[in-house]
Amino acid sequence: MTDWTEKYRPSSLSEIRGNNKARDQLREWAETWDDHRDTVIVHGSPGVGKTSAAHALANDMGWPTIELNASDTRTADVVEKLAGGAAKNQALTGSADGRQLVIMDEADNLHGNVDRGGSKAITDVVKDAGQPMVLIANEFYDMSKTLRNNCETIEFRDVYARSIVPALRHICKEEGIEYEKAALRAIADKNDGDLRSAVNDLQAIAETSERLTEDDVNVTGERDRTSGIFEFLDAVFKEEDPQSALQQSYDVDETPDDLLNWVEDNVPKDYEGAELATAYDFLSNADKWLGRVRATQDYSMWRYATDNVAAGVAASRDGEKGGRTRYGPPSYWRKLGSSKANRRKRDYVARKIAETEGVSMSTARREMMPFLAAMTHHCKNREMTVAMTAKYDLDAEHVSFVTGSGKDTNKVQNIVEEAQTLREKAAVEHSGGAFEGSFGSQRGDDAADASDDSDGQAADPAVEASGDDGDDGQAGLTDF
Ligand SMILES: Nc1ncnc2c1ncn2[C@@H]1O[C@H](COP(=O)(O)OP(=O)(O)OP(=O)(O)O)[C@@H](O)[C@H]1O
Repeated sequence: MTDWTEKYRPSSLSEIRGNNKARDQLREWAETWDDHRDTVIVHGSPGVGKTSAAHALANDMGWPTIELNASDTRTADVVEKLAGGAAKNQALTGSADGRQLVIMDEADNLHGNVDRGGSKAITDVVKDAGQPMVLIANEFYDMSKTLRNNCETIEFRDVYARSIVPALRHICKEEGIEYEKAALRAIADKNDGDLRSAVNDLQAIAETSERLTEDDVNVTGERDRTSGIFEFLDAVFKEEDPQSALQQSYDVDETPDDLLNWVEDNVPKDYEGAELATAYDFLSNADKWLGRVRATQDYSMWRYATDNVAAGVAASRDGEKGGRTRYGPPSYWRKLGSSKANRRKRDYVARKIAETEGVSMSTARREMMPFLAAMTHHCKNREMTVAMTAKYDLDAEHVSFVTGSGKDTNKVQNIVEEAQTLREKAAVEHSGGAFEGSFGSQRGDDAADASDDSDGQAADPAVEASGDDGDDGQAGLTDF
């Protein structure tokens, strides 16, 4: 089935929703490129249309595009050849003005080693570009300062719900789907600025329902459960005095531990400097109270934790706060991305997945890794963990990173060894050929069903091999 985010990807800048200012800046940048020859950094949260805008722009300008995805090797040579001085007189572009648009995604993810000189090359190239180049990034400040200073910068902001609704309405019309207005509004609200995930939600719900109703939207419990939390965060960080913030905490259906995590993860988005330090003092107090509750099982002390989290953090606020902040759930995974070393590990795993699955690194990171982390948490599902390790050829350090287990534990070492054996076995059964990384099902008897999967993978010998042998109870690798 077609992915609606692809089917309805804007083909012209005029179809980009929200972000009018950014859109106009981008057009202006392109139209005047010959005069300034600047590279542009387009940055913003996931799913707000950065990549689509770059392609739509190229389309409007009649420029062919060259994409340098993170899963490609962005070596110095490649970058220089495509966008550097040497590309200046390239007559092969096929466009009327000899231009081609070089689009590099994950530009906040250029690591010296991995991109083999790519980072420095890009910085050199932007100073003397031969072709227009768009660098796409989620985290602007993860990019080197030199690079930032040498580029034009355009920020894509989160797409407001009021711009998401018409986009959803358009898709419903094209797909002949009936809907309640409130349903579209609910999808837009739930997705908090991310148009891509709103479209994904719409498609998922439309698959199960003839006519979209608000109730259909609200059946997905997980996000609803947290719906009150966003208002609570606004109340604490921006709107209410300590007493009212505390009052509002009683309406949120979260344990004090979870409340603490939400506040802890999101407070730096609104607070800074001394107020942030004070807020963290309160959070640290709250944590102590929660520790006491755990030790004594005396839940009457929960309220002291909540006092600190809600009233304390609200009291730390210094000055007026406004605007719209994109709060996110505190996740185990998010924490793993919190330090540089962890980000390196996260990106290493994302790259392995991207290479194996043929998806972009950002898809691997955002849409696959959280699930892998959840499924293999603490290696509890051993088979799954072995399968993942083998499939993406991970070493102990990265297995322990994904699963949140200690890396020197025997468990992780054994898993890595077992995965290695599976890889070797698959390579042999694959007539000594390269290990493809595409595996059969661990469903035992159901394994034969793999040949029915109409995803083009069925004919893979590795699938058949693992489905057929069923020898020693050792499951075939799992294709997830
Ligand atoms: N502003 C927008 N206007 C129209 N469609 C959009 C917009 N933002 C997102 N979409 C939809 O979401 C899909 C994904 O958008 P896109 O890949 O451009 O986002 P992105 O900002 O580049 O995200 P990422 O940083 O994750 O790559 C598009 O194919 C389109 O269907």
